[in-house]
Amino acid sequence: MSSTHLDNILSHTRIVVAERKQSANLAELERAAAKHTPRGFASALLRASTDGVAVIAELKKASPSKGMIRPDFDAAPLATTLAAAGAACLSVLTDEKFFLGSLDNLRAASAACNIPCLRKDFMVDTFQVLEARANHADAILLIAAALTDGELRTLRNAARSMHLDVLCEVHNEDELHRVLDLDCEAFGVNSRNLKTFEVSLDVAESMCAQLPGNAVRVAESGIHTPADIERLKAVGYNAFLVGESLMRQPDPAVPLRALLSPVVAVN
Ligand SMILES: O=P(O)(O)OC[C@@H](O)[C@@H](O)c1c[nH]c2ccccc12
Repeated sequence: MSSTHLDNILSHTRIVVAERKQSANLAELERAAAKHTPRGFASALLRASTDGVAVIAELKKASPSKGMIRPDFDAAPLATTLAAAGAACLSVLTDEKFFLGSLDNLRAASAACNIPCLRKDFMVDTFQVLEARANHADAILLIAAALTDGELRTLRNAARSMHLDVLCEVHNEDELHRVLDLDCEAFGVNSRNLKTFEVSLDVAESMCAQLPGNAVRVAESGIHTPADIERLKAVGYNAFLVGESLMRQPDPAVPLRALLSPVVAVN
């Protein structure tokens, strides 16, 4: 079998995480983690979705599928702007090689606003969960396609013991069945296939009804217009993860406000 984009990212991630873990000062990380009291990620999404649209605004400088997205990327002012424009939560890429993100960006974004922040990365080791909280994350992402059942459970439990919420991401029904009893605070359907990078909102649309009813349901990727949000809201999503369509604009508050305002019916 030829290796996919996801395989390449994961093999690189395993190497850099092992190196960081090797040279880390665990006591110092634990002290830093203890200083951050996690803000409820899932509860902020639910609150925002009851009287409006809950958007997780993503801070993403570049991606393997799109290349450079925002050359003049500065995490703290972006976080302030997006929170002020009405984002319910932020998602901050911390992968350095493929997304040009960093843990420094996460810390800066989290300090610059008071909405919950997701550490967006390829989590393969419980060490990264400690790192997440030490760098002021409130939630972590777990990608079903990247992890075995055992790894998913181990990382889920590590997040729980650190009081971080989990957004568990799936892309097809096989993955969904593997995570149904994982008891995560939020489940996301990624409309982008991480193996091929193809995007279709049909993926999120068709899978929502099968997500656990007691968790927050998040539609991820490929969301550009208020009509996209209407369509996904209509099938039952509570929240929407949006990156590129915000990051491409000089002032990302402008597209975010458009996504948050109700669609005006024309007929
Ligand atoms: O930029 P978009 O198409 O709005 O997508 C955002 C987000 O869903 C996407 O960045 C993403 C979803 N799952 C991921 C996993 C890893 C890295 C990135 C992602």
